[in-house]
Amino acid sequence: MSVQVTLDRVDKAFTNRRTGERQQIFRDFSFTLAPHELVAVVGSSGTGKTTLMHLMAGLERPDAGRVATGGGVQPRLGMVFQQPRLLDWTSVDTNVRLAARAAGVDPAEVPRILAAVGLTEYAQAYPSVLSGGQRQRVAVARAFVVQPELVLLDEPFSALDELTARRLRLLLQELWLREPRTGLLVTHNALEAAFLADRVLVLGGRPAEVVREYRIDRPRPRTPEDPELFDIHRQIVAALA
Ligand SMILES: Nc1ncnc2c1ncn2[C@@H]1O[C@H](COP(=O)(O)OP(=O)(O)OP(=O)(O)O)[C@@H](O)[C@H]1O
Repeated sequence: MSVQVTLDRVDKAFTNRRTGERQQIFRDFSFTLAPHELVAVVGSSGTGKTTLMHLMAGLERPDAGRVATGGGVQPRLGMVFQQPRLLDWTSVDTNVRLAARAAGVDPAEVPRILAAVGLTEYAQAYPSVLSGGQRQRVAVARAFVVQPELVLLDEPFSALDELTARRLRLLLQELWLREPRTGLLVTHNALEAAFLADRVLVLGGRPAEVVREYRIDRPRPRTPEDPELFDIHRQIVAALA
């Protein structure tokens, strides 16, 4: 249950709302996300990382070229954003249950995923009583309960303190080890990229191109203290500079 996503010679431009100028974000851009591969995309602000994610999700259409998913049908998506975007008027359980229902997933999956993210005892709690890290765990549960074929993570831990972010990275690794999926992670954190991904792309320039690419062959489970990962992270930071 995983999918391949290919961007084939994609062009994408936006009109700058303030200046009216046309900004060519991608020109003739090709990239393949292989089944079960987790690719992290880093790069300076405004390069086009989120646009790349939106193209993959089908939320933006290319001006030219093609975005193809294996099988030709829209894959089942799980998305996690910087902010958890929960429904504050209802419980953790219902937040996750509604996502499951919308995707036609058996509600019996809900307790299972809440256990996997460590929130069983908070199932009946409302988001307002949860910590930032717990709220983001709900967001992760909501994304994974649908059994996503494609997981899109847009700076998922960047609003959290470092210790909480670290715990959530370990949780994400656990979920991936249980069931590897195809995923794209947009992040500004080079160590997070090296720790979680199979491949890290450094995106730069306008139109954007892949200025460096790192294949991360470290076996899983990984630890953030792994000196080799730290070394790769330093190389990524240098490529970003
Ligand atoms: N819907 C849109 N309409 C107009 N311009 C847009 C739109 N979406 C993105 N842009 C512009 O395209 C460029 C790339 O945006 P994008 O959000 O993909 O960059 P990013 O690399 O994710 O940046 P950041 O790291 O700051 O989130 C930016 O200049 C942005 O203002």
